Amino acid sequence: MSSAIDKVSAQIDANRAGVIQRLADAVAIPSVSGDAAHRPQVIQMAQWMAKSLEGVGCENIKFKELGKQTLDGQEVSLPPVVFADYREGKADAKKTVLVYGHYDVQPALKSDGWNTEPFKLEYDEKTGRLYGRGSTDDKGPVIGWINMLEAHRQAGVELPVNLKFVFEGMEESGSVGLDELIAHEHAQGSFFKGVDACCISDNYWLGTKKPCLTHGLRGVAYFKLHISGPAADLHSGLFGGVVHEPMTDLFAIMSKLVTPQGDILIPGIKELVTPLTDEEFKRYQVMDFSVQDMEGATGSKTTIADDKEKILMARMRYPSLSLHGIEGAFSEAGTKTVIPAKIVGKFSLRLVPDMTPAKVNELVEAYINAEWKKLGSKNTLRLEAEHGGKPWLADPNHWNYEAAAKAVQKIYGVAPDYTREGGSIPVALTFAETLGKNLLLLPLGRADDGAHSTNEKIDVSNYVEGSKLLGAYLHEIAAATA
Ligand SMILES: C[C@H](N)C(=O)N[C@@H](Cc1c[nH]cn1)C(=O)O
Ligand SMILES: [Zn+2]
Ligand SMILES: [Zn+2]
Repeated sequence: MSSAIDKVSAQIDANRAGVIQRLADAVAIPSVSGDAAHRPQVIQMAQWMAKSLEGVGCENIKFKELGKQTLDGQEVSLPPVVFADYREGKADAKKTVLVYGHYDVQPALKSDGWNTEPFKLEYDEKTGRLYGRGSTDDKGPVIGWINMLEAHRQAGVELPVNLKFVFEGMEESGSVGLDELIAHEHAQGSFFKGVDACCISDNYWLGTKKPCLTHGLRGVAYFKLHISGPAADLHSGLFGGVVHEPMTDLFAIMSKLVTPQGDILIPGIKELVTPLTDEEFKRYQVMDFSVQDMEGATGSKTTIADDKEKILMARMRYPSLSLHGIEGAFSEAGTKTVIPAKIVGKFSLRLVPDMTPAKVNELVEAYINAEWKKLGSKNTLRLEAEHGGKPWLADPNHWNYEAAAKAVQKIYGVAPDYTREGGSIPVALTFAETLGKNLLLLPLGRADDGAHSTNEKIDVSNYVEGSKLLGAYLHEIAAATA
């Protein structure tokens, strides 16, 4: 006799074309939270989410409004956080799992180097891959929950736990207003009441073959460095060598932040990092991972370190500093001889225990001010600390992780790796601390999915098996805690 999860899995297989179409419909909405011009589409995506959740039997669906923000010099509405409940049968006797995900995406233009239109899901039959912005981060995994609920209903299988969904539309842009909303709802004691554990599917396997459970995330501190001088852009023939140039100043400062070997040059940062123990080092040694996996994920042979443990630690347990871009710089084809009058350099640090954005902001500001003085420039500098989030680390010795490990074994036939993610989901810590419940990251996508990059994809197998995995996880929770 087939088990409940076998029936649900068979139903997901039968729905294959439909679940791919559902992802295509979502990818077609360019819900780019970082661009004011796309804000109506982010809000459209919230409506799409609400309708989809309603269609699979969710109740109590609410748009939690967060007010307004100023973006690109315009006042725009923040996209709502979508709350929903799923309960059936003897709900009061069941465990309740809080599920978080995000329906916004990173920007994407075909001209960035995409092979296909980023907001049109393209299925490559030869490779079994689905290309499109948000396919893996985070529309695919978010829709995995919906696919799983749909299949339960169609297969006539009762969901053995209650679910509480929280889907936001600002994760890629600092989760503005979300922490306050969670604190407020928690204090009111209504929506989060009865939550037993939390789960987020918004990160990636370590490689391309083996699923993992993730119990840590790096935090983030994002900065914008504004440098301005001349009243307007200048002709370099007439004014080159005559004025202090903002771009030259910016390069001088940005080049003092990090070395090409990845060493952060800001004094005091390294001292904040929790020391490595032998026990922790052994965990990196046993992880199923190779230098070639990282080369596959980056599509290059450019790793700084040449051994597995150093690469894993660089990703999981040490901070990093990345330079992201320069706004206002001449970047088109051609040879324009301009001196830009004002420019904005963008960089961020990934934070690890025991770093906090507040402490990092202090160190970055002191260092940049000191370096600026050394330049002797007459231009004006302003450092803006943008969004930040603390790192998070959980105890994987908990029934939440045990259930997920059993589900991985059931769907994939292997025991998962236990990883820490290099990326950031600041709200993970907020949920864990505010609700005081165990939180699990259960990724669906692979290391080479190209999240945030050009040609972002999710493999159909990860998307379909992942939808099954989310269902199996919930059944294992019910079995383990019955
Ligand atoms: C891991 C998650 N899918 C993700 O991509 N998080 C983002 C969060 C962020 C921070 N600044 C802008 N977005 C990330 O780690 O970059
Ligand atoms: Zn992302
Ligand atoms: Zn994400």
